[in-house]
Amino acid sequence: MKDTYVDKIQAIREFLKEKIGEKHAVLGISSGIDSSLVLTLLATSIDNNKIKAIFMPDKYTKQDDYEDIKKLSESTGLDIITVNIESVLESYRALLDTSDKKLEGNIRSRIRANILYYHANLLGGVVIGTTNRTEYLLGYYTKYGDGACDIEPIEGIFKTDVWKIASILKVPQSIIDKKPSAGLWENQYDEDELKMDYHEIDRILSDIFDNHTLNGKYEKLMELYLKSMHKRELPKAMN
Ligand SMILES: Nc1ncnc2c1ncn2[C@@H]1O[C@H](COP(=O)(O)OP(=O)(O)OC[C@H]2O[C@@H]([n+]3cccc(C(=O)O)c3)[C@H](O)[C@@H]2O)[C@@H](O)[C@H]1O
Ligand SMILES: Nc1ncnc2c1ncn2[C@@H]1O[C@H](COP(=O)(O)OP(=O)(O)OP(=O)(O)O)[C@@H](O)[C@H]1O
Ligand SMILES: [Mg+2]
Repeated sequence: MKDTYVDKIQAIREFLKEKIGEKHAVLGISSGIDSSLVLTLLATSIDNNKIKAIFMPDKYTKQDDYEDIKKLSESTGLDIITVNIESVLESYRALLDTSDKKLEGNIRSRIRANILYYHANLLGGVVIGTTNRTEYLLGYYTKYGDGACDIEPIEGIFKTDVWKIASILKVPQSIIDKKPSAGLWENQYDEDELKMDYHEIDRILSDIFDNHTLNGKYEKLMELYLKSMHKRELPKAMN
C-alpha cells in the first residue's frame, strides 16, 4: 500500500520537473493541506531559488495559520512571502455589493489568482494549482480563482490520499490535522458546505469513477459533478 504512495510521490516529482523545467513556479500557500503538500513536493523537485510561495491572508485568517506558515517554511526550507489582500477587498466593497458571502468569497479567490499571475508574468514563471481530485470532480473551487493555473500536480489525488502522502512527507502535523477550509468566509469548512465527510465523499467518488458502481449517497455528488462540467471544459467557442 505504502509503495503505491511512494510511486505516486515519485510520479508527481517527475511531472513537476518536466512541466516546470527551468521556469519559476508561483503558488499560493494558505497553510491548508493541499497547498502545503504541493509546496513540499516542489521543494524536492525543482531549484528552490525558482519557487515563489505567497501567503495571502485577509481579516478571516486565523492566528494558527500564520504559525503554520512559519512551520511550513521551516519544514521545506523555503521563504514564503506574505501579501495581505484585505485592502484590495475593501476596494471591491466600495465598488460592488459584496453582502453575499459566497460572491465575496469568489472575489477573494480571484484576487489571489491575480496576484499569482502578476508574479508569473514578472518572473516568466508558471502558476502551480492545488486542486485535488475530489475538488476537481465536484467543481469545488472558484472558476478562474483558485482554479486558475498552468499546472495541476495533485488533480489525480483524492483528498484522503493528500492526507496520507502529506503524512509520508512529514508535512507539519498541525497542518495535517487542520479542518479543510476554503477560508472564503468566516468559519467556512468544506465538509460543512458539502454536507459530507471527505472519507465518505472519496469512497463514493472512487466507486463511481474507478469501480463504476453506485453506492451510498452518490446522487448528490453526481449532481455536483454534472453541474460543474463547465469547469472541466474550455469555454464554448463558435468557430
Ligand atoms: N453551464 C455553464 N456553462 C458555462 N459556464 C457556467 C455554467 N454554469 C455556470 N457557469 C459559470 O460559472 C460561474 C460559477 O462558478 P464559480 O464562479 O466558480 O462559483 P461557484 O461554483 O458557485 O462557487 C464556488 C464554490 O467553490 C467553493 N470553493 C471556492 C474556492 C476554494 C474552495 C476550496 O476548497 O478551497 C472552494 C466555494 O465555497 C463555492 O462553493 C457562473 O457565474 C458562470 O459564470
Ligand atoms: N490565504 C491564502 N493565501 C494564499 N493562497 C491561498 C489562501 N487561501 C487559499 N489559497 C489558495 O487557494 C487554494 C485552494 O484552497 P483550498 O482551501 O482548497 O486548499 P488548502 O487551503 O491548501 O487546503 P484545505 O482544502 O485543506 O484547506 C490553496 O491551496 C491556495 O493555493
Ligand atoms: Mg484551505
